[in-house]
Amino acid sequence: MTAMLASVNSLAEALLVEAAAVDIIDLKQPARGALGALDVATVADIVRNLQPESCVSATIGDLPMQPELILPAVQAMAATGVNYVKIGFFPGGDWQACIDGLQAIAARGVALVAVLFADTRPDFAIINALAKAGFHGVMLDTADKQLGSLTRLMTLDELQIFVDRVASLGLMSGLAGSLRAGDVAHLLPLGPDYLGFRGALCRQHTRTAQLDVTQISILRKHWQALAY
Ligand SMILES: O=C[C@H](O)COP(=O)(O)O
Repeated sequence: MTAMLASVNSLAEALLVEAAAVDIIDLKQPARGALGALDVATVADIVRNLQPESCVSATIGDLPMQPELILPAVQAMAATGVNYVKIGFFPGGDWQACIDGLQAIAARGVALVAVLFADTRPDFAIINALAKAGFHGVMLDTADKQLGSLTRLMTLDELQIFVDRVASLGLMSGLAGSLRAGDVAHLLPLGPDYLGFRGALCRQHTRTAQLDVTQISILRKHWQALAY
């Protein structure tokens, strides 16, 4: 079963998607970038106000891949009590030094999810290094939201290779990136652990606008009709 992730930027939105029984409540501030972060205090407050059984992830922001920036941000976000901390692997910086530092954090029981960006054409060989470092999951998203859906940036064959490689290493796989209802039928057969959405759930499909409960139910109904 593929789960549904919805990105939200406030307690009100988080409660809305919790009530809609979305599987993963992803805390981020889209106005601050592809993986824009909410303040740690806001995240902690949202976590405190959700049901303990709700599954919550949070991003650390669009940070350069420098261990001195990434590691403290991950530690601070992990301390809020979220289930998963998502780290965007943007081009440049020192990926290996970050992965080495994150390995120690993962060893302390923090579930880390690496986010690779399809529009930056990441080398999927990095997935092996992430598995070795104890990451919990890897997802593909898009950095430049003007470029359209993930399915326009990678072929379904490429996405299948990604999902299969992540699964073969025992990690959780996720797909996102300006996904719309019409993408769901193409992506579910690939067998990802979850599909992630923000823009599709907002008014006028604008990811920085407010979440719209009607859009959530439209997407849900479409998904259910596919019987996956
Ligand atoms: O983690 C998922 C993202 O928030 C997806 O956002 P998007 O659908 O606006 O690209």
